[in-house]
Amino acid sequence: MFWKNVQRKYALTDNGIRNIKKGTAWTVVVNLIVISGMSILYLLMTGFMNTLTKETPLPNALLFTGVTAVFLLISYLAHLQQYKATYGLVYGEVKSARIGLAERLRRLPLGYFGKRDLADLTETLMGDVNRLEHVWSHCLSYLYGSWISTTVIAVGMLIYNWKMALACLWGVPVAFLLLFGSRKVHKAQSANHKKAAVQVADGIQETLENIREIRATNREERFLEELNGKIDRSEKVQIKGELTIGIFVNLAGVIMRLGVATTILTGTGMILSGQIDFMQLFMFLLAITRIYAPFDQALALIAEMFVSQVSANRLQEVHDTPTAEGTEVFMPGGHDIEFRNVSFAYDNQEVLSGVSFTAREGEVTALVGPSGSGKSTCARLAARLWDADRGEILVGGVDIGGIDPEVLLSDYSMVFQDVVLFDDTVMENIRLGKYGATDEEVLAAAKAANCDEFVDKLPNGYATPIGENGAKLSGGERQRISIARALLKNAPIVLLDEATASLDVENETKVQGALSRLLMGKTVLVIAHRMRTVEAADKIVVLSDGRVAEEGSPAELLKKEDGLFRRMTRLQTAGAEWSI
Ligand SMILES: Nc1ncnc2c1ncn2[C@@H]1O[C@H](COP(=O)(O)OP(=O)(O)OP(=O)(O)O)[C@@H](O)[C@H]1O
Repeated sequence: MFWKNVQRKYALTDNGIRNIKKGTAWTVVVNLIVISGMSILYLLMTGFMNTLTKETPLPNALLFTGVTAVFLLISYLAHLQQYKATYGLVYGEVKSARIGLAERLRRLPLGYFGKRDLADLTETLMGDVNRLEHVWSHCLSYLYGSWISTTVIAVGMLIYNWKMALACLWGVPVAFLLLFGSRKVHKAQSANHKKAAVQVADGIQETLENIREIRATNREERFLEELNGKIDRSEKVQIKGELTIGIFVNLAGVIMRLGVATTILTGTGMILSGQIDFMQLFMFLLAITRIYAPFDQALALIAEMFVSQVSANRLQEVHDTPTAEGTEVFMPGGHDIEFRNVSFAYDNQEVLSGVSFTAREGEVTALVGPSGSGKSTCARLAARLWDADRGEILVGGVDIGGIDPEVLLSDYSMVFQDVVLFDDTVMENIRLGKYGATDEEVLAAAKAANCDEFVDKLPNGYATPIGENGAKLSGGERQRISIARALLKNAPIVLLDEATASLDVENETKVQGALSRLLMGKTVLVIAHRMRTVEAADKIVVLSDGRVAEEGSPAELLKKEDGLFRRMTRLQTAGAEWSI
């Protein structure tokens, strides 16, 4: 139960908590060995005292040297085991924590990422895990081990001489109580600091991402001022937090050390009243130096544990968020996509209400409607990137809400407006469409998507790296890579969100040719803003304010006198004439 709590509280893996237990056991062994070493010193001192006072022979030098050598060897071996069980194993734990987090993030529904921004998540993966690394390696085993060994030693001392034991040890619980009492202050300050640090990271990321817009609108100075303000605030909060911790840790250290004074006072009184002799006082003084040593360090560690609690909670929050689960068996009867009375809200704001329509296999179904009417949301729900709040979405008669997202997505090709590219070569970016595709397959898909035209001009052709998120490519070039990926994947369901919007007319015509080959016989859901794109669709679903307003073939909808589709087509045609 105790260890289960520790595991949860400090976001440890099963392996991690096993290592903490091992580290604790070795810390107990090390502390007991070190304190037993004091008895060698005590016996040596007693020998010398006897020589001085009772004229007995000097202690046997060879014997003491031998015993000391054996003690040092045992002590070295125990320290080595302790090191391995704490510092040595923690790197594996850090690796597992990061991989576990990344794996968890991969399986979380997209809605989660809308609530936590990228800088915040990066801080959890890097900063929070780093902070916990120190707690996992330096604090937990060390602290628990020291508590156990001190309890054992304290019991021995109490049995031996309870008055002297109390005089030695009273400071330890008082110092820890003081620190535990101040726990809330440290946690609150740590939470403030985390918030300020995330704001700084956010500010830097926003400035870098929007550098073009910032320059274009002459707002560089204002952005830098805001960023400086955030950095100053973060610094102030950090200094305040460290100062408070410093005050409490030092105060606790001073209280603990008052035990030396009370030991000397009580011991002197007891020597004078004949209850103990000088050597017994000497032994207690030796013992407290060894008892205080691990706790000196532990006081600083315990403060760090309180502060790290904020990081642990942030990690645990990611692990506690439910992932999009489902069965890995997906055997649909065809690939019709059917929306049945689907409703969906972002943060309690309903954007789809009772949407029902069917996109048939072998047909192109176009979703049209004013901006914000819910077209992209429908496409996301159709691929289970988000889960519907009410209603059902079926593919070939199977409710996709019960299918593992990864299995489901293997049946989808998607070309969205915001193309995601990786800092790799053109070749590898296209190969992402189909795991293990040969170079020939990749090149054929690239050619069909009209990539040759711009790739030929790159210094190393398809082997040219394209920079972070394809920074070295134009919007149209990025979109052609995305289309090539979809061609390569050749999945039975194709989702297109204005797939050719960034292409010029010449390229659009060429890519449309490739797209029509890709779309042949598939279930195609197209989101279109330009009516020209949907002229050739088999079916059009018109969305308005998150509801289906009209449905039918383009010809049918154009005939509707006061229909929304007819009005939108007219407006766009008029707009096109004006712009010419
Ligand atoms: N991640 C999100 N979080 C919160 N609200 C969102 C999110 N994405 C979209 N919305 C809101 O949901 C509504 C529907 O958005 P959606 O992108 O589906 O519309 P759309 O018809 O595709 O718009 P457009 O034609 O402008 O691309 C809009 O009001 C939008 O502001």
